[in-house]
Amino acid sequence: MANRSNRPSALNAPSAAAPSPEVDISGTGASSKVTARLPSGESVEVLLYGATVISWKSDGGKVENLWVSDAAKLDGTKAVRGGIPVVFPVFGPPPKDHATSALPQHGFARTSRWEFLGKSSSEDALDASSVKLDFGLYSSNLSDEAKKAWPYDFGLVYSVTLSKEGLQTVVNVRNEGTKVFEFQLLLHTYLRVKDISKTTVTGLAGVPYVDKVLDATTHTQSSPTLSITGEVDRVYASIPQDTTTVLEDGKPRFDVVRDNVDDTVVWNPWKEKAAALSDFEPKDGFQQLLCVEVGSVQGWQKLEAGDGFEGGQLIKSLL
Ligand SMILES: O=P(O)(O)OC[C@H]1O[C@H](O)[C@H](O)[C@@H](O)[C@@H]1O
Repeated sequence: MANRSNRPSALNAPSAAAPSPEVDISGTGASSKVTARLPSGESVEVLLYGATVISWKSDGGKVENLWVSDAAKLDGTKAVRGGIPVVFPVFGPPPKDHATSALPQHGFARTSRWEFLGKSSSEDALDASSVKLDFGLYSSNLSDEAKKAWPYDFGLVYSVTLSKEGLQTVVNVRNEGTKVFEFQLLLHTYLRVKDISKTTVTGLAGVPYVDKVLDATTHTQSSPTLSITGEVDRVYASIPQDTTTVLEDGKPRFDVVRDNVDDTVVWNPWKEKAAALSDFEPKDGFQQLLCVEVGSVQGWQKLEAGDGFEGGQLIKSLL
């Protein structure tokens, strides 16, 4: 006779479990990475070195949206050429006579090992469509060299949220010391495009920019559309509209939506610069990438002791 008491009652029976996002940690040392995958197939990979997003696949996992060089170092020996390196606390070569002046180009965040702080995703069926990964970098984790070059107590929490809608990457900066500090912040996103000659950018009309290729002075973009026909390295500042759109063949491909940061750099190294970068492969890879880098790089963000700042982006793949 069947023992009825061993049977799960209707009340305790597991309901058809909603599939939830999977999160794995793989690799060792500087090559450790965190991978998250939604039940619908979208995925993101984040290297702990630099908390660098090195892959973001949308559309059920079928479309890779980020460009990463075939020669990129993924072993912690050099900032990753591609993906989304985090630039902090200085953008570009540091100015002389500033607290960041002893730091390397783009600061130390992209070359430091971050901690994985964990994931949050609701087990709720309604929310199985997103997963948030948090990464931390604190002054106590820095190399002695970086600590000496920038002797402030800070905490960075970088949140990478993957959803069907897109990829959100937001940095929270806290001044955990007693001294005021100034910083710049930028998310150096290498977007993968099909063909740079058919790629255009909108959302920057009427915005002043520093043209680092031409003459390092300020110009204003008069045309509504920017076409990329050669090396481009422009720092657009104080952009009134939140969204910059990348189009392929005139059709929107990515929306890059700024969140509490006002500036955007548009960069493509083109043939000669790509040839000169040892970690840039294939050499004609510049035809498949466009960097659209949101941040706060015009002037400095100032943080009083105990204060915080948060800024970042949402990138939507529009295929
Ligand atoms: O070679 P990296 O240090 O990674 O910098 C790559 C590029 O970053 C930004 O886009 C700057 O505006 C460029 O001037 C610089 O060349």
